[in-house]
Amino acid sequence: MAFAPGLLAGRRALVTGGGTGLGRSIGRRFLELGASLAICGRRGAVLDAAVDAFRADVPGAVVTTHPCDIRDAVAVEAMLDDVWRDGPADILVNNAAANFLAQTHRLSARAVDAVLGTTLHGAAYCTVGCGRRWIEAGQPGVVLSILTLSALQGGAFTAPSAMAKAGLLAMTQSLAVEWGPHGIRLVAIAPGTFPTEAAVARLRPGGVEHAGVPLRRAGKHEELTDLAAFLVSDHAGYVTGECVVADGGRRLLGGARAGAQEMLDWTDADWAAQRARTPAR
Ligand SMILES: CCCCCCCCCCC/C=C/C(=O)SCCNC(=O)CCNC(=O)[C@H](O)C(C)(C)COP(=O)(O)OP(=O)(O)OC[C@H]1O[C@@H](n2cnc3c(N)ncnc32)[C@H](O)[C@@H]1OP(=O)(O)O
Ligand SMILES: NC(=O)C1=CN([C@@H]2O[C@H](COP(=O)(O)OP(=O)(O)OC[C@H]3O[C@@H](n4cnc5c(N)ncnc54)[C@H](OP(=O)(O)O)[C@@H]3O)[C@@H](O)[C@H]2O)C=CC1
Repeated sequence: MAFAPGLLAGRRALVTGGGTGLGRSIGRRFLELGASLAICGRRGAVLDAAVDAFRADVPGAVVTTHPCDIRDAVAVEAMLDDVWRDGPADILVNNAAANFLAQTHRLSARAVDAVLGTTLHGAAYCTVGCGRRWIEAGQPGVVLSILTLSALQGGAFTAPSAMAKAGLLAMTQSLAVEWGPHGIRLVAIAPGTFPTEAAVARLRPGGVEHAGVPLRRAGKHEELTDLAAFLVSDHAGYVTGECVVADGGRRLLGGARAGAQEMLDWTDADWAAQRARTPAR
């Protein structure tokens, strides 16, 4: 059944990493459903291009852009002040993340920090900053964090990402309790395979296969964005502290990192080739 067109009318959402991939799809869906939008990411030009596309797809779309590296706590506070200048956001989507395939014992400290700093610390800064503003203003809010299956069952060769996403799950469960009396909900989605440029290049160098997916296909972006819209909407008003898995049944069939088995046998040359394939930002 289609959502009512005004499902999110009067709501304002901040989507981190909203200029590309799933964040961009979530932002577009929220706009279609009547929300206004703020998007952040490190690259201003990418955010601007997303806004042009949003306005072409959704006439009258109200979108603001906020270039920001969420690894920097001071920059996040400045970004949130900037967002709030146009009126408070009442939905935060923790979508921005960093990830790449690598043998964990070879990671440098900076490599570990690059992933944890974005995926865990950055999302924590955004969540605490929004929560503080909501509590001080006595207004409700919703935080939706985009996790991965590896938050639930580990992720070989993407260990820092799995650690960070597991931390976000703990944040979701902890703050659902702590902030519940303030009318603030925290929810999460653990997506399986939803093709995006970044995910394919970084995590599925051999191409996307669906042998490990009972539904035998990748997820469609609209299947994720509709779930996101439902979870942040008032229809899910009694749901908090929960993580919904959207993976075509993959988690129940095998490990969180289908493909890891093959990587156990990769040579140093295979790993060097994978490193070279990872696109620079
Ligand atoms: C349909 C297909 C897909 C299915 C997927 C299946 C599901 C699997 C689970 C999915 C879970 C999560 C998915 C995602 O998160 S996808 C989103 C990925 N998007 C991004 O990662 C975008 C942001 N990433 C980046 O900006 C960069 O990759 C980076 C994280 C590295 C940060 O860039 P920055 O410019 O800040 O950092 P540097 O380039 O200076 O690097 C910092 C240190 O990290 C080391 N490094 C970088 N790349 C690698 C690598 N590939 N392997 C090992 N080490 C790496 C780099 O050398 C620096 O360390 P040193 O200074 O010590 O050298
Ligand atoms: N696609 C998939 O199959 C799956 C995706 N996911 C999750 O979905 C989310 C989106 O992934 P996807 O769309 O595939 O990947 P993308 O790489 O397209 O999205 C990541 C976004 O985060 C932004 N970002 C990265 N680092 C920072 C930073 N330090 N500060 C601010 N913004 C940053 C990037 O913009 P910029 O580089 O300009 O900063 C980019 O827009 C992630 O949380 C990912 O873990 C989970 C499971 C599967």
